[in-house]
Amino acid sequence: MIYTVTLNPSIDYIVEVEDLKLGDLNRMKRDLKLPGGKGINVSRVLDQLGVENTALGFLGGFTGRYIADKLREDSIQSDFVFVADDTRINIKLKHGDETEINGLGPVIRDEEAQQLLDKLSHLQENDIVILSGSAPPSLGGDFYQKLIEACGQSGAEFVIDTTGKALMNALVHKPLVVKPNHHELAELYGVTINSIEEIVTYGRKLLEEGAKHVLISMAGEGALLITQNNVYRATVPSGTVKNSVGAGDSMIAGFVGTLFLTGDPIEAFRAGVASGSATAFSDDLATKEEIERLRPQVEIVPLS
Ligand SMILES: Nc1ncnc2c1ncn2[C@@H]1O[C@H](COP(=O)(O)OP(=O)(O)OP(=O)(O)O)[C@@H](O)[C@H]1O
Ligand SMILES: O=P(O)(O)OC[C@@]1(O)O[C@H](CO)[C@@H](O)[C@@H]1O
Repeated sequence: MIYTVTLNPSIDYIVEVEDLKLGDLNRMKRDLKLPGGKGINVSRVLDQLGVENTALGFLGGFTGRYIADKLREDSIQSDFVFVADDTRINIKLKHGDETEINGLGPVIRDEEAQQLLDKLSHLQENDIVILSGSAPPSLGGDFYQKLIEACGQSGAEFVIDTTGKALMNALVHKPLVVKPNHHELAELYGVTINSIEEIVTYGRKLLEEGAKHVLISMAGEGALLITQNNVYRATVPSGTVKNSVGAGDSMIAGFVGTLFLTGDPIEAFRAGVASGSATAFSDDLATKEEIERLRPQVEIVPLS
């Protein structure tokens, strides 16, 4: 079974305005509310791909109930810990450009945090746990470490999609997949990256430090897969970008879901890129139909 963990879910409130005027009244041209948070997005795309999974994490208040209802309506399995405080609302403002304002998230009490750890004590050896997104500040910086230790105790694999120290500290525990984009990769090592060769150099460092598969996404410029033996580059299909929110999460869903089903990293890479692009070309997340339409357009070539 695949589990996703979203420590800090959100209602993504997508607001479109014709021409943003700061310090003035703006009227919305269009708005849309979506259940969000990185792990929840991964669960929704896994579901489209027909990969059984359960979404875990913290939900609270009226916003948390909204997300739980939406997931139930779409028959997405979930087993959240319900907390006293409200789940955040993240604003995604489309005004020609995309501006995002993400909330801090609710206060998570110690006993609520423990309830999530208890859920992970039932993991089994061939389970995969996908840990995605930011943690609410009240959880403390080491909460991902506790989750990773819980995975380790049962022999389950884990995937981690976060940034900074939490990601670097996870590497020694051998994550199945990490997926920084090329900007995040440069930030992780405190460098400026100017070429594909440099991306490969720093991507390989993540592998040397413990990751089993390194995916580097480069938005419309394609993606790289770095494994112990090879480096592959994928082209992305062409299309009109409608929404890049959740493109990275969709890529993780496509990659991990396909790796889980087939054990084939190249097919997983193809599915990951197709799923990311299918989301980029849609208002909401990728649908099965759009992923299948794009899958044959993804070309993969070995670089070494
Ligand atoms: N302009 C684009 N054209 C085609 N595909 C795209 C485009 N932007 C994103 N994608 C698809 O989505 C994948 C992930 O994109 P990106 O590199 O933007 O990840 P990310 O920064 O983690 O995304 P986000 O944080 O917005 O979810 C890409 O590998 C690609 O498949
Ligand atoms: O604040 P975080 O946890 O880093 O990111 C949260 C978020 O921006 O990520 C998802 C897209 O990847 C959105 O659904 C959500 O609003």
